[in-house]
Amino acid sequence: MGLFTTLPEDLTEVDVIIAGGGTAGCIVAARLAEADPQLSILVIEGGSNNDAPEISIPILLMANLMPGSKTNIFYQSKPEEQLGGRELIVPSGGVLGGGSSTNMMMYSRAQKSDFDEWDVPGWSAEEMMPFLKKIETFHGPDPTGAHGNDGPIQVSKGTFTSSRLQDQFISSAEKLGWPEITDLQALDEKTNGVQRALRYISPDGKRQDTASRYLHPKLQDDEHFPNLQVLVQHQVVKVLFDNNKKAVGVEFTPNPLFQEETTQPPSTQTIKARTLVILSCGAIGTPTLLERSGIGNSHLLNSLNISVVSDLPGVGKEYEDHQLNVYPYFSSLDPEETADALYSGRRDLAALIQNNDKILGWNAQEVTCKLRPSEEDIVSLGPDFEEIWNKDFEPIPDRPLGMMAPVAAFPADPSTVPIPNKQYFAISTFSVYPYSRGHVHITSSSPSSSLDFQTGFFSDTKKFDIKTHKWLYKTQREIARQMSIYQGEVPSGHPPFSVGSKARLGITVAEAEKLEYSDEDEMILEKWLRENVGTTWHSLGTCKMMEVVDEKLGVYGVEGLKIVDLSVVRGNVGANTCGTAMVVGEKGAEIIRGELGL
Ligand SMILES: Cc1cc2nc3c(=O)[nH]c(=O)nc-3n(C[C@H](O)[C@H](O)[C@H](O)COP(=O)(O)OP(=O)(O)OC[C@H]3O[C@@H](n4cnc5c(N)ncnc54)[C@H](O)[C@@H]3O)c2cc1C
Repeated sequence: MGLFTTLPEDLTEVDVIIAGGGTAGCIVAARLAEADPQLSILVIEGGSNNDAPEISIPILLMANLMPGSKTNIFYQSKPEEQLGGRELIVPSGGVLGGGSSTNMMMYSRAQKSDFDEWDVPGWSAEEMMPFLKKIETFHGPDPTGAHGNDGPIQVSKGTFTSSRLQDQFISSAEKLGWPEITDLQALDEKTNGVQRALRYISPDGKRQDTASRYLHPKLQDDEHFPNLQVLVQHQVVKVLFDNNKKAVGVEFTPNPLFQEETTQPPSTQTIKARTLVILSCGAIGTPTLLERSGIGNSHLLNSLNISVVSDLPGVGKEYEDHQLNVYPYFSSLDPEETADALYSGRRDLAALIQNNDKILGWNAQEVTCKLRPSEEDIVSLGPDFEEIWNKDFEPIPDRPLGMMAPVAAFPADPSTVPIPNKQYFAISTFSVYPYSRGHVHITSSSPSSSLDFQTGFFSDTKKFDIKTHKWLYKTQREIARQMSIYQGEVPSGHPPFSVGSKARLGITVAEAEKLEYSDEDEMILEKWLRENVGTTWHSLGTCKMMEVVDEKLGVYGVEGLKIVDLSVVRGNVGANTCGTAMVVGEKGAEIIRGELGL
């Protein structure tokens, strides 16, 4: 198998180098190898192979986020004043398969209007649909024929459902005005409802990451794909150019995370690319690699003594992420209906594995929601909100304001549960078209230097994002209160409303049909949101099409350099983002295949 932790000495030149073997990178590598098995391809991935149990066994997903995990990269922001001075940690896939190997496996697709609004030739929803289908073998309900039947990624319910949580959330949402929709992912303009969760999990319970599903089958087939090779545990430092600004190779170095501690400076190596260098390091890894290579804002590069190859001020400029808050509740669910017993050690993992227990093929998230507010709610959010809503949302009926998912577990470190031996549920909420922007830039030419990174969460001047989250908080709480498994809010995960408040914690529906929030409650809620908002791990848009790359994903101002990952998308998507990263991979591979005449 062509997977190495040290580059073979005789490998000094290949046709195509792919920097970053993440979600999109693995797809590009596999599709190009398929198009021409003679093409020599080297993927250089900063992380390890994706062979850890916390990757293949879906229910172990939280292990990838635990301190000390080596399967994610934990990018750290600078202190953010608007978030109470916090430095946010933004985990991002750091292993072969990238985010698809470490994520929560929630399946959702971008909305039709998302692709159309990008307004990039070749990337409309109609043109992207064949690629969306090509990704998947779909085991869910498909009333409109919008899904694929023979793609590498199996999409299914997995092997377990917490049915009471799912059913109660759905009927509660329905009572409040959001109906169950069979398929919210059909790009047929349906939105404003809830859908039983589908997952990037096969019917027999295996995570469907792009390394396992696209790349490994070819890597293991030396006979047919002898020229596809992967170097893991090495970071690409920079792209190398010739005098004509053509990308001709890369410089790379062992990832210190996987090296014995040493006082020696890390060694660097180079490898040449005859035809093309493709960057696929994700929305934080790619712009920073470009800047180290001399592509970015010339003022920044000059200040860091990096020779400018192409002056592109858009690099790293418009960082975007969905903004997340997760709210925990006490529940009357049984130990078999949540992941709490497993996470707290009350259920024996080894025994579950030995018995191939159905809980293993589950991600503990039960419903996908794409929600819009009612007319009354829009007015209640104030004139600034209403103005933006009327301009950017009202004319686009398939554009949700936020997404939600009920989670069958306490959503934090299990050692911090308020009552041991209890079962919890939580509702995760995130905004999908935020107006806040951050940035990500390098502070030196070394890949190990800290980044100048700001998420920018809740920094938009009209406070649209914080108002969206206020609405999400109130909405999810009303949904939770209507569920008969609800036994009150877990105080540590909710704003500290005062005991005399009409919005205080623990008020049942029998006591108040709808909660009322005073001005003081609104202030407490806003402060709490700023102090608690975090990443949804959906970074994107830092090397946008038509600003940094053209519609064929070629970097402006140089030759032989493409970007294929979520950094290229022009606007946000009403979805969890893995499906969009995959479709960028499929589309990018097709563009490159065409250009190379394969
Ligand atoms: C914890 C988590 C939970 C998520 N949950 C969901 C979910 O439930 N559903 C969903 O749809 N989406 C989810 N997402 C989002 C989704 O997985 C990502 O948006 C998507 O994987 C991004 O794909 P990408 O190809 O742009 O980048 P990535 O998949 O991040 O790939 C980038 C790759 O480049 C490598 N790399 C970085 N720098 C270098 C370098 N200098 N040299 C070499 N290699 C480098 C990284 O190790 C990584 O493998 C989640 C993400 C995370 C992290």
